[in-house]
Amino acid sequence: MTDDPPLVLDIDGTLTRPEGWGIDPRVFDPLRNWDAPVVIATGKAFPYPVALCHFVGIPELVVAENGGVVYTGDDVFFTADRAAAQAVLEDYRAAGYETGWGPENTVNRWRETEIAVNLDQPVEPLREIAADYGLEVIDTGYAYHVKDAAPNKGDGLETIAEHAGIDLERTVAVGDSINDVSTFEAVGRSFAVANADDLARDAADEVLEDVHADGTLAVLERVRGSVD
Ligand SMILES: O=C(O)COP(=O)(O)O
Ligand SMILES: [Mg+2]
Repeated sequence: MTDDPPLVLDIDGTLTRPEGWGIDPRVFDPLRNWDAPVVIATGKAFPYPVALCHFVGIPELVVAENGGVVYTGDDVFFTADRAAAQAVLEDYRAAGYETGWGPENTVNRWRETEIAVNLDQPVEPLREIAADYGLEVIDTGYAYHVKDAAPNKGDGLETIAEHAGIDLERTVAVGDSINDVSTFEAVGRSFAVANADDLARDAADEVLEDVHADGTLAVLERVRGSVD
């Protein structure tokens, strides 16, 4: 008798359509029917992965904001606060720059522990200002994130695993970028989609042939029912 392994999935670059944007609808049914916990671990703000779980129809097990916000289904943990990142943003604005999302943006509106900046904005001044505040800037391929170096998805996943009784050795992760490296290190089997950046590729046990959701769907096919 074999079971489905627990899953940890990134959103952008991993559940996205092959052209890179929007959730690929083909992932909905396999995730809904998955016979083990599915953790969504993302750099996006908290409401996004919660809504994704809600609409897919799976329990809400969520690492948001690159580990800054963790939801075990019972408790919410905040592992950083937004104050320093907000101060970086204010200095960045004072230097004549903007987040690049528009004035009433939904990208940062509910973000509680970090700030995201559009990739079309200048990153060097952002990095310099962030360094003055002891923060880092990571590039996920979808946004620059101004964040405390400490929180990461892997630690958030460990918190969820402890609360939900997930065996991380049996867990399979799929991701595409720098913010998935800590996830890959925390689980038994890790896969980088073909569009992944070099850091994710190097950290993964295997680099897939297919991009975005095509890669992830290939993993789901492969690992379904694969653990004793
Ligand atoms: O928020 C981002 O920049 C990327 O989000 P992801 O971690 O789901 O890929
Ligand atoms: Mg990603």
